[in-house]
Amino acid sequence: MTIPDSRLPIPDEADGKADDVIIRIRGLVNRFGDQVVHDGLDLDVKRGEIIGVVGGSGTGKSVMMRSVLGLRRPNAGEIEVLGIDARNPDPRLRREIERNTGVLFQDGALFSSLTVGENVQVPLKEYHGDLPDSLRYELALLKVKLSGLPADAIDKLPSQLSGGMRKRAGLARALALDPPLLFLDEPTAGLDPIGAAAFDRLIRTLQQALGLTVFLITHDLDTLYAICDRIAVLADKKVIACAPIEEVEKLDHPWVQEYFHGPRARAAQVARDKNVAGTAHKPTDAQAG
Ligand SMILES: Nc1ncnc2c1ncn2[C@@H]1O[C@H](COP(=O)(O)OP(=O)(O)OP(=O)(O)O)[C@@H](O)[C@H]1O
Repeated sequence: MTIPDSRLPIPDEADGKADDVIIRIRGLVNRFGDQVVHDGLDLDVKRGEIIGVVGGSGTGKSVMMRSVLGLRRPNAGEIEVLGIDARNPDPRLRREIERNTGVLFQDGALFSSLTVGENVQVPLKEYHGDLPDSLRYELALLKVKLSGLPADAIDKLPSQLSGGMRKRAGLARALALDPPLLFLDEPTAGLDPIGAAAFDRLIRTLQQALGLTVFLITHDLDTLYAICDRIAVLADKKVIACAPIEEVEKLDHPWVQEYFHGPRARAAQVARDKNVAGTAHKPTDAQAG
């Protein structure tokens, strides 16, 4: 195989479709003491895509997500989310970003003493405190079902659910406010392969049905091959490529070569190819534990 040695373009400024960009990162710098995590990182996330963010451990995927969410103030650089400066300390702008973003953290981050329904209602109470309790409950139930959980899960505590169901409960809460932008941090980590594949299908189905833009951090090659429109690769303190997987896997970079051409990648490619070939038989119901 011939591997081109030129790096892929990162942002898509050339195409001129500025409105298509829902997250714009320019010149991001993040440092912890002497440790430089990001050094002039650029990335555009386009409206309506699922972007998979990959990179070796410690390359700064979570720090980038935290910077975009305004949970960490970067040392330098510009970040725009839905046209709003994410670093602006104005609480009204911060709320505007929060209201329009749903986040599923790796462990689900559910309140353990609240039922699933109460967890889903937390953002609803914060942003729609004037809604009658019964309507809030109905809205929570809708999100629970949308996330592929049975209706009776709404009254259960997180400890009464399987790992996969807890992820779905976290997803239901992330979707509570109908955000156009969804952040997922390692959504399939800890799930068995069948549960992980079902969760991937659920994300794809919801993204298409609700027109979501999904920013997804993952190490899961199956997820990358199955549902991501583009892959952003973090290495050398920057996004070294952001492109469809077929282009990224050709990149002449040691980490990319090892990651995308090892035995696990080959298995994921085979699974994806089988899936494409068998699309007619593919179940559309994303329900699973
Ligand atoms: N609050 C912090 N204080 C000091 N160092 C931090 C802090 N948060 C992150 N780091 C460091 O920044 C680097 C990037 O961390 P980050 O969690 O973003 O990596 P990652 O790419 O998400 O890794 P992984 O794939 O292992 O989850 C790591 O070296 C980490 O130790």
